[in-house]
Amino acid sequence: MLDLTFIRNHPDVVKEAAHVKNNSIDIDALLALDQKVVALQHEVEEARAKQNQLSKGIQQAAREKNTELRNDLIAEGKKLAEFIKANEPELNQLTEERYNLLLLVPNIPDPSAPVGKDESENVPFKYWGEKTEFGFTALDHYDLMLKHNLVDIERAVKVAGSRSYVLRGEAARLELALISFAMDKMARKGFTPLIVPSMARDFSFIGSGQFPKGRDQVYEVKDQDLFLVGTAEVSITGMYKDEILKGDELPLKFVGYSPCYRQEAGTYGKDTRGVFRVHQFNKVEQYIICKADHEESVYWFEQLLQNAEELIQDLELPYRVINVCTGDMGDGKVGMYDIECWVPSEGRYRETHSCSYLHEWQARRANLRYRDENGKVKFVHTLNNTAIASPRILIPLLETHQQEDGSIRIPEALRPFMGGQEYIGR
Ligand SMILES: Nc1ncnc2c1ncn2[C@@H]1O[C@H](COS(=O)(=O)NC(=O)[C@@H](N)CO)[C@@H](O)[C@H]1O
Repeated sequence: MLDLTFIRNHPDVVKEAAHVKNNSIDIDALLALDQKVVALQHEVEEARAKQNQLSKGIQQAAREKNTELRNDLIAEGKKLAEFIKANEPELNQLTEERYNLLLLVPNIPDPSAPVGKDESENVPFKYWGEKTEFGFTALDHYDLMLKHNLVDIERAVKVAGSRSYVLRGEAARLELALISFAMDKMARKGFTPLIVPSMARDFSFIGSGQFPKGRDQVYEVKDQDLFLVGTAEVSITGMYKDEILKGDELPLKFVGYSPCYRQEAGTYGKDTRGVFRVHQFNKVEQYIICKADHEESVYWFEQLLQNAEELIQDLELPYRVINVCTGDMGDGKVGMYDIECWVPSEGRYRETHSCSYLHEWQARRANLRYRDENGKVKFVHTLNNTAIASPRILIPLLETHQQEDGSIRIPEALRPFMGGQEYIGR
């Protein structure tokens, strides 16, 4: 959410942001509604102020035994009370309407973000590692998993329906190893490990920006104010709601693990082979809460990216980093980098990480604040990036490290988390 004063003073900037983000919000309609709210609020507050003066006048008239004046003042007070009673419901309703429109206003993208309409206009700007060339016929991730009995999709579909899977044997151990490997590395970088709820109340989803627009992607717990999170980002965003952090406590650096649940609405028929796009997966999430300073946010934006790059380099996976364009980054982002790992069987890079900075857009929605060095209470800035998301990362991992004999080499960095095992299938 943006500051209403900013929208009032810079409507064209906000309209341009909405335009480049394919966001159809009508800023003129929002501002017209805002004017109605402000005017009505003023009238109701004026009436209230007059009521206070009147009650003093009534007491004064009573003390002076001036019955006529007292009765006139009481009559006037009654008229004011009727005015307030008649207008307060409308004021509340218009205020609610304005709030719901404010939730749809996008953040202002940084000038460094490419302007584009969709992912085809994202800009790759960094490549690492040689695209894997095999001197033999290589298998794709699903055939490799079947070969080594690492997955059971049929029985998972029996249990949970489409886009579900059972990880078996070393794949199950690999996923846990990847989670520990990521948590361990991030903890050593001073990020506080968290294992957070993967069910959260709706204010966390409003705070992160998942609601109202992305509600169709979220599973709901029947008859309770509880929803399954699609990322630990949602749970962490809600943790500090309504608190006022001390400036010297910032930045808060978290590495949060949670199961993630996504309806994947609208992706019917996309990525249906194997485990690329599933309804439930596990993710280790980097999350930063920092002071409201653009340079500070940009610093952490680069740091979160670098952390993820280090993890992928440790896994010895070729990848590229793309600067996500305005039309693909979504409402809340100021800037967004995706990391895409090379998938040999597809002969292309596929997204495995997504890194964003949002200034105070989430903080305003979730009411996350801090007291700065001058004692001024401000909204914080928030950022997030994937550390590891599995089983998707298993796809480049298994494919890239497959050997001619069909076995799969486990990267050095993972072996300590796999009991020292060096290969799968040897
Ligand atoms: N349906 C899915 N199935 C498997 N993996 C997924 C799915 N959706 C997302 N992921 C993984 O989770 C990563 C982060 O998801 S994201 O929506 O892009 N971004 C976030 O959730 C942010 N909180 C940063 O992690 C993706 O890059 C991908 O690796």
